[in-house]
Amino acid sequence: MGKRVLIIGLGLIGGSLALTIKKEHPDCEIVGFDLDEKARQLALSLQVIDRQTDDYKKEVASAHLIVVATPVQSAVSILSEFQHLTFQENCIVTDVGSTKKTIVDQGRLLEAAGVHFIGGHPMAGSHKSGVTGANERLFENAYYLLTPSKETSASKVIQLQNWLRGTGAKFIELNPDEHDHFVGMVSHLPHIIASLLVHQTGKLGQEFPVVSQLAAGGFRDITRIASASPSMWRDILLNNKSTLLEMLADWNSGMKQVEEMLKQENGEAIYEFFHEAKLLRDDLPVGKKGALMPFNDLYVDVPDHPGVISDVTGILANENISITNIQILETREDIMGVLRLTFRSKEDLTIGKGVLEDHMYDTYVTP
Ligand SMILES: NC(=O)C1=CN([C@@H]2O[C@H](COP(=O)(O)OP(=O)(O)OC[C@H]3O[C@@H](n4cnc5c(N)ncnc54)[C@H](O)[C@@H]3O)[C@@H](O)[C@H]2O)C=CC1
Ligand SMILES: O=C(O)C(=O)Cc1ccc(O)cc1
Repeated sequence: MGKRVLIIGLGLIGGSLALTIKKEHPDCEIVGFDLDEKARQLALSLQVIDRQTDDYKKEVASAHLIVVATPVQSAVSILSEFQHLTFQENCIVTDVGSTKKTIVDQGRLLEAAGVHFIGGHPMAGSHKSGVTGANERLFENAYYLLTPSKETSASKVIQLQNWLRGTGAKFIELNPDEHDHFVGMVSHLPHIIASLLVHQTGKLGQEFPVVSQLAAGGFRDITRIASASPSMWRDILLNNKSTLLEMLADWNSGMKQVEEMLKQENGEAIYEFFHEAKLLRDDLPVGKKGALMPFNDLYVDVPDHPGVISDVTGILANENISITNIQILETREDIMGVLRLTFRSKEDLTIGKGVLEDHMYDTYVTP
């Protein structure tokens, strides 16, 4: 048996990392702990882990890599518990939390005990939670943010990247403040906005049920993230409080400006508002890896008849092109309109686009 990896928190991210680590390091033993016994049993029966434990403290001393993959607040508590435990000399501890400052502050306290703590955040995931959604390809093409401290040796960062190379992600180093600022902007603030939009629509929908039926297409697209785990997002907000308060103040003042333009029926200013946003949005690095568009997405217009999805996937399979995700975007609830296919690479996307067009499908890559 090779090295031992301990994963604490066997949900979507912990489970997916367990699978990617095992794929690249088949000789290692993956030991899993979760507060929820059912999650532990499920992870074992799905072969996401090799062995489960109901006491992670007993396992820490023999682990070469420890991944804390719980919601952020629990991660801070677990790292605080770690201060009282004994570790292997060269053990690397990392986490996957969506915020970094509070976790890294706690993690750094372990350095005195000789533990190498490197904060981590894979910038890919889903609104789904739990180990049943675990997928060894979840992180392919995504950014994986690492927040080593100045004292962390480069060799430890490389060792961690080596453990995680099966993710197929691109590693980027940031300091924890930068991390929380940037990710606050592209992920945390949008999450609040999406959820508030759902609330506001829900209120109207209670009075007029037809509103919920109308809320398809674009509305569903931009509010998908509001279906994510509430406890996970509660922790994220509480751990990025000051950044988000500043961003919310900016947001409120921006909304006030829009309100003023409208009150004054200032068509020119309203046009400029949308025009500038369009230019900025169109200029985003489409198709490149990023938080907003982390994948290589191709949109395919599909007619409403049975078997069309297997036709599309069959055409791609014949060319040996794998897709990492397929989603039906409903323009109307009862009519299938567009398929969003996510490819592993830009090259696969280009070939896939070509073969689908050869079969008379209309395809496009969004701006
Ligand atoms: N869901 C996503 O898309 C992404 C989530 N993250 C971060 O990854 C972390 C985990 O998120 P998910 O896997 O999505 O959540 P999840 O809800 O799928 O899994 C979390 C697991 O942690 C367990 N847990 C909670 N407290 C625990 C404790 N004290 N000790 C042991 N286990 C505990 C839960 O029982 C659950 O099984 C969070 O910190 C989140 O911010 C990062 C990137 C993407
Ligand atoms: O579902 C999505 O699009 C996400 O954006 C998932 C996600 C959630 C939290 C993160 O910290 C990173 C990624």
